[in-house]
Amino acid sequence: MERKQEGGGGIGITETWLKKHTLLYKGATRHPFILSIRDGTVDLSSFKRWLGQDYLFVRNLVPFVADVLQKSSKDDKDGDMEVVLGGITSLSDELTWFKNEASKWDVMLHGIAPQKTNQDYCRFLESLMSTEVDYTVAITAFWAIETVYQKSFAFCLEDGSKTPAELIDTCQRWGNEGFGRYCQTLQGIANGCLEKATDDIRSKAEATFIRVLEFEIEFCNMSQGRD
Ligand SMILES: Cc1ncc(CN)c(N)n1
Repeated sequence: MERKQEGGGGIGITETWLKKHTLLYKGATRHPFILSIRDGTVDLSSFKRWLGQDYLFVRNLVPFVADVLQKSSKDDKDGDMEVVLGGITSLSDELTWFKNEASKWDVMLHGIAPQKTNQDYCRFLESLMSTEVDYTVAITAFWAIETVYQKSFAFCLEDGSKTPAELIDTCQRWGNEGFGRYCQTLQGIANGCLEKATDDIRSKAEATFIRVLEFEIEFCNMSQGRD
């Protein structure tokens, strides 16, 4: 899934947003739920709640990414479509992983009801599937969604982390280098689109980026039973 970094090689718009909204970004990628995995104090009932709810979330993420794919096919310049298609394959693997992991942890995936935060996040994804929503906004959201997980779980694998052995596989799922490169590719695509976008689309994309960060924080709160 290698692809050239877009945006002229300088600092892209998404990088400026990551700085501008650093508190929110840290709130999502250094959430107490993630920190508890990293320091080995994670409450297993929180982890199991997260596992079941995230499985449901990813099932809803697939149609959203299929819509991003559809949008990219109308606006394809540099092979974005192949990258997004690879993203759908990665989500398919993610769903298989959730099923295996759930049986390992005795979590019954059938019959789990989505909690309110999860429902709200999925409704937000649905709203981004409208034909009114520009490809630039949708691909920015997709980049942000994947990147929060990549940065969060990579942090749990860094030197000095005390992530329990039985959670290493979970962290590697999103924290591995290949997934990191894939997120950078998405970021390059988002930057390229944002550079060419009108001010109106750019500010809609920024608002969407902020909303994704807020939802990711709320999702972790929910996993800890704090919703
Ligand atoms: C809530 C959430 N955000 C992102 C991802 C990574 N696909 C996920 N599985 N769940």
